Parts: sequence; structure tokens; C-alpha cells
Amino acid sequence: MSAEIINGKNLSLALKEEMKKEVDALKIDGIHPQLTVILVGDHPASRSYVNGKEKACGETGIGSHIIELPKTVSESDLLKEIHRLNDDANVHGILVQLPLPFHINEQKVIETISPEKDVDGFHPINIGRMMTGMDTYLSCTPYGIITMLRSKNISIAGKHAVVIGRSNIVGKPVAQLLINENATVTTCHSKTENLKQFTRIADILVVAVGKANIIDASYVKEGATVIDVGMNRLENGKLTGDVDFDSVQEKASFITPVPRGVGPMTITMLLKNTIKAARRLENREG
Ligand SMILES: Nc1nc(=O)c2c([nH]1)NC[C@@H]1CN(c3ccc(C(=O)N[C@@H](CCC(=O)O)C(=O)O)cc3)C=[N+]21
Repeated sequence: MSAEIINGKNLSLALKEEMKKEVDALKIDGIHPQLTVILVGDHPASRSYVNGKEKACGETGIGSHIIELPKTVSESDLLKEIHRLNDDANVHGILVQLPLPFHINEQKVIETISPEKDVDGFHPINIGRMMTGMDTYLSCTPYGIITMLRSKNISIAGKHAVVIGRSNIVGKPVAQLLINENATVTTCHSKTENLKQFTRIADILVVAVGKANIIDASYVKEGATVIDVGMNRLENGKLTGDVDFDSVQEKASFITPVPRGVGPMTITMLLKNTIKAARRLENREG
């Protein structure tokens, strides 16, 4: 058997086409969705992700603005900039690209962004809203993963989902969203003993570890759905995931590739959240 590939790039193209129409309709009503991204320093990977976000905004007609600050910027100057954007009625979504330099407290930065403009879904208020099943901005990577599963009608309710990774931006929120979808969820992490005993019984396996190719077919149940959140840059410059694609593809029913898997979906869900923010802030949500 060879697994069906869930191509996040193609799914993103389809979703962006729909969003473009939505944005055009909003513009007729005088609403111009606008995302502002703050980039601190000039780390090449961060810059390339930010460029990807800007390009995607352009494709859907969403306005985007990048504010570049030097890596030496003080925490208080960064917080001031965020307050200014919180108060700017033309800005609907604010994203501060992570990671930040060590002298800046990331949690403080996240908590300074108005929850109403927090299109990353990282603010504790929005995390709490997600945990209680309220309407909110869902974190983009977890939201993208659920959207990929839905696009293939993969059943989640009643299934055993195993998440490897417990970060605040991927592992924990994806586990919560899967619970919201009525899955039975196990979260594994670097301290988990005998990882395989869990992964081998997973109907849905989400891998967010950050080590190239560590999950091979021996970790995977026959017919499982495998979602690879890894983004590992190899020495030859190629991007690869946490999953050994070739061996796992032989055993799984569905698999996401890297690149062209979860990554593009993360950006696409950011656009969705920005449109939602524009509607909300302009009071046009039903
Ligand atoms: N506040 C904040 N929000 C984020 O959402 C955020 C962040 N900080 N910091 C960094 C991570 C990483 N991230 C990615 C988005 C798209 C791709 C993506 O499109 N990847 C392409 C390949 C890109 C390439 O070749 O470099 C793919 O997988 O096909 C990857 C990674 C968002 N992040």
C-alpha cells in the first residue's frame, strides 16, 4: 500500500482562491483586511517565512506591512510599537515573528498584543478560549492540520490521536483541537518512556519534534494518518520533516510531505484569521 499525500500547497491554493473572493466582497463594503508583521533582526529563516506571509497576503488581496526592527531593539520599544498597532484602527492583525532575541521576553510580547488582533492565536486569552471551545483565533499550525484532515474526510471523532511534542505553539494546541474534535488524545514528548508503544497504536500521528527523519515505519500503525510538522534544514540546504517519508508512505493511509505540507497551511490559516479579525473589528460578523 502507498499512502495518499495530503498536499498542503495545493489545498492552500484552493483556500486562497476562496479567500480572495471573500476579501473582494469585504472591500466593496469598505473593509480592507490588513496584517502587520514585526520582524526583529535579520535571521534568514525568519525573513524567508515573513516573505512567504507577505506573498500570500498579496495573492488574496490582504494588505500587509512589515515593520523591521534591529536585533538590538529594547523590549520597551518593541512593546511601544505593539501598543501603537493595537490602537491603529487600520490594522486588523498583528504578528510578531518568533523567535525573538534573548533580551526580549517573548511571553510579555505575546501578552501585549491585543487578543482581538492576535491572529497567531498565541495570547493566553485566545488559548483559553480555544480550550473551552469558544470562538477564537486558532493557532495557525494546529488549525492548518485540522483543515488538512477535514479536506480528506479523515475521521477524528473516537479515533486515537498521538501528538509527539508539547510546545505552546504546536503540540499543546493541536492536542486540544483534536480533543475538541472528539479524538482520544495522547501527548508524548522528550521524556516519554517507550514512545513506540504509543505511536504504534495511533490512528492519527502528529509529529512535532524538530529532528530530521526520526519517525520511521516501525513507529507507525498500518493505515494510520501521519502529519509531519517538522521543518529541518539539512546541510545541503534541503528542507526535510521529522518523518522518514519513504518508509512511512508504504505503511500509512495518508501522509503530509515536507515541504508542501503543513508549512504552507500555517500561512493560509494566518490569512483566514486576518480576514476574521477584519470582520470582527469592523463589526461585520453576522
Ligand atoms: N509569530 C510567529 N508565527 C508563526 O506562524 C511562525 C513564527 N512566528 N515563527 C516561525 C514559524 C515557522 N513558520 C512557517 C510558516 C510557513 C512555512 C512554509 O511555508 N514552509 C514551506 C517551505 C518554505 C521554505 O522552503 O523555506 C513548506 O513547508 O513547503 C514554514 C514555517 C511560521 N512560524
